[in-house]
Amino acid sequence: MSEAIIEVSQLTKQFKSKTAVHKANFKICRGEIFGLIGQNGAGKSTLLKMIGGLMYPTSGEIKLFNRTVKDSHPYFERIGILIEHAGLFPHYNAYENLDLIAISYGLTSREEHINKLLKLVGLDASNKSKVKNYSMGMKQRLGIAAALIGSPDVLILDEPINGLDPQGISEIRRMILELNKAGMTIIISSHILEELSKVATQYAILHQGEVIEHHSREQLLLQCEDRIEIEVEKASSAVPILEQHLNINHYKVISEHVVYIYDSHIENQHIIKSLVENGVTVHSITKHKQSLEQYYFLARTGSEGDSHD
Ligand SMILES: Nc1ncnc2c1ncn2[C@@H]1O[C@H](COP(=O)(O)OP(=O)(O)OP(=O)(O)O)[C@@H](O)[C@H]1O
Repeated sequence: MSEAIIEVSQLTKQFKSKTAVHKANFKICRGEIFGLIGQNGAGKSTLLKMIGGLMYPTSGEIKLFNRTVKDSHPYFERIGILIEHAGLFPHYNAYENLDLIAISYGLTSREEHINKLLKLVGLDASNKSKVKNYSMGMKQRLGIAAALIGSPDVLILDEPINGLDPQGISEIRRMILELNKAGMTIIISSHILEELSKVATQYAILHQGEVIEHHSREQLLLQCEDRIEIEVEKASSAVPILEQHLNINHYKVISEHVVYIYDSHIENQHIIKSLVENGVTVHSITKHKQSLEQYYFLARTGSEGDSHD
């Protein structure tokens, strides 16, 4: 298991009577792409700003690289952050924009570093057009290059695909995956779970300021995989019958009474017949098919929505 490099405990941000983030707890390990999913106003930006050192928490703790950090701690410098729209100078070109930021970082040999970053985000270093003429996607990519100027260990991207066209979205996605492959830990927020699922390896669902669920990619996809849910008198009696009589190996015992079966090609009637004939009382059997967005809706509302077959 890789090392946790960001740990937040009971992290809270209060704006007068509004609690934007309430007692958030989670860890982010080196090399992960951590997806923060939440609707508008859920508290994503506030949470990310606190992790990036741009906002003070009201209470709670942030540990970066195993050290508890306070305001203006040098560890915040190891985090590159792009919140909402990048603060770019519209009348300068891409190179000049990055050069200004590099100067503010006190970098001396800047040219090679800037050209490398421009290449990394797919912008042409020889393009002298002013940033005000850039497409939204190009501005966003330049914003990512700006966040990478200080060669951070962690990159925070707050809703980086907002307002982008499909091509812009796929370019950002490709870049995120490439950066991660090169070793960068990335935190990315979005209100579209489907989109995050194309890149993130870990997920936290933020709802009204609270982290209500936390999953690995495998756990999340498992939640949405087609399955048959059976409720029986005793799951431990049902399992040998599923395995030996029905040849079902892809299943999960959820509780004493509930088993999920992922070999969904098997007919419900066939499962019931086999269980009953072997003395297992079956209370219910249902087929489940759930998209990621349905799952996310369910997590937020706690209601079933229209997720059943
Ligand atoms: N500086 C502030 N002063 C007062 N309230 C704030 C401030 N910043 C954020 N809030 C409130 O805190 C809540 C969380 O806002 P935040 O911007 O973190 O949410 P978000 O999930 O990033 O949503 P969005 O995608 O719309 O930005 C919102 O209700 C917002 O109005």
